[in-house]
Amino acid sequence: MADPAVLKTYFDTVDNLQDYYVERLKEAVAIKSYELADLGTHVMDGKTLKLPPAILGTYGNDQNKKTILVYGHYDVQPALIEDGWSSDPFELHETSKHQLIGRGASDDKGPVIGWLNAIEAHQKAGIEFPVNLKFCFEGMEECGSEGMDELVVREAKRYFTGVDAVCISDNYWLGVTKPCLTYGLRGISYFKITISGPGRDLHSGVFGGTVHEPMTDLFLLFSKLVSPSGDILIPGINDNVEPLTEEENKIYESIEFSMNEYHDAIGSKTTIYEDKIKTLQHRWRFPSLTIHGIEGAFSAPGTKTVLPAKITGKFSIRLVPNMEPDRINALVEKFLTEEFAKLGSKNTLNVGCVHGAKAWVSSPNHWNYVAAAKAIEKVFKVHPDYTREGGSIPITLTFQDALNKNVLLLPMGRGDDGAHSINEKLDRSNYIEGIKLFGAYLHEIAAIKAE
Ligand SMILES: NCC(=O)N[C@@H](Cc1c[nH]cn1)C(=O)O
Ligand SMILES: [Zn+2]
Ligand SMILES: [Zn+2]
Repeated sequence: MADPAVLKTYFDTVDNLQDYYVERLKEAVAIKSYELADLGTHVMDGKTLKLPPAILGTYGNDQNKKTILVYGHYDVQPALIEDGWSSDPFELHETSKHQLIGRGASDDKGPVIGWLNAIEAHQKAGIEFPVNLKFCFEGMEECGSEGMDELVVREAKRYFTGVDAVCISDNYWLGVTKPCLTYGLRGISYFKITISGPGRDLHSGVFGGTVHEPMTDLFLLFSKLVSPSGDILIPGINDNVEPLTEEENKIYESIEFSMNEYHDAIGSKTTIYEDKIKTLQHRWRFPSLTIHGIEGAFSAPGTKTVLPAKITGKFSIRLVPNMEPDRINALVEKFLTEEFAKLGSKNTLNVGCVHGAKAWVSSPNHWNYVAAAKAIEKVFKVHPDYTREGGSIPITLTFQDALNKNVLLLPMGRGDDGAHSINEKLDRSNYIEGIKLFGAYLHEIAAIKAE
């Protein structure tokens, strides 16, 4: 067990520094990190773009201590005030309810800065740091971690040598009150469908009714992908999904999860399922298909009577264990090609997967999880729930496989933080208690080693 007196000194120091830490997060949020570009290149939409750098760092090199690799990402989802934000998304501000609102506050700048704050609090408190840390902070996570697999595989026996376990803080509590440890993620296959016809955008009054319209074709294809109740309609997609067992069903019963809180996080009661078990299962262990948007379509206010000439529809499928991205991609491309042929349109279809990642499931009995559970008990005075996550962090499985080490997901934010949405927030208490949690987790790891 970690020394309670050391933890108390650390916790008190974090409490004393909390306003300073909020200011630091403010500086991080102000960086529009979907615009950063630096090392390496990748090809997107036929253009060669520079990749932002991954930041690798080391803190401590004591052979008698365990080495923990901490991963996070400094890139964020795009955000514009016109999307409906109540204030500038890149100016962190605190509400009267002590919510820190700003793009990336929860996903993932709060946790990334949180690790750095945990180190600094040790320095300021004069406490010996309990482990060696290695950092890996990337800037492409929100675009499928382009370039990262190669980096991790290449550095597995170089920079990452000596790593004993991995910790990622890039997800959320299941609800709004209880911390959790997360041992599974869904994977993702992200697709673009481009349909082109006329050589330029046209006047719909002059040309409408006389040309095959790309938008009409796209909507017909979109309508074939998924039913309103979430069933994926592409043949073969569900073939490899593991059937539910009685035993597995029981796991979900004990998990603390409120449909009311879930409705609050969604902002409506429009859930497909009424009960928690089905909702959790469809979030964690069944695939889902989401249509994200259309590039090239008219979307501004007003009544422009344009006939768009070329449009790109975007959708993704969240994958579960046993679903191989290559097989899924082949099924999707075949299905869409056949369905498009049935339309009898003279337009041109181009369909492809832009990035993919497999699902990940870990072993929550490992000492990495045991240490984190003890730390949660110290900071929050509760035993955590063990959860899976519906989102994807593509690099997780790569760390597990390339380093052959256990990976833990240790979330800082709450289930209603609104990641990827407008008014993303991180509660001040989650930020500050999260910094305590990170430090306590590292102390519990050191204590397990000494036991
Ligand atoms: N916090 C994790 C997260 O938001 N991950 C993204 C990853 C992704 C993959 N392709 C595009 N983004 C997610 O949407 O799950
Ligand atoms: Zn993230
Ligand atoms: Zn994200």
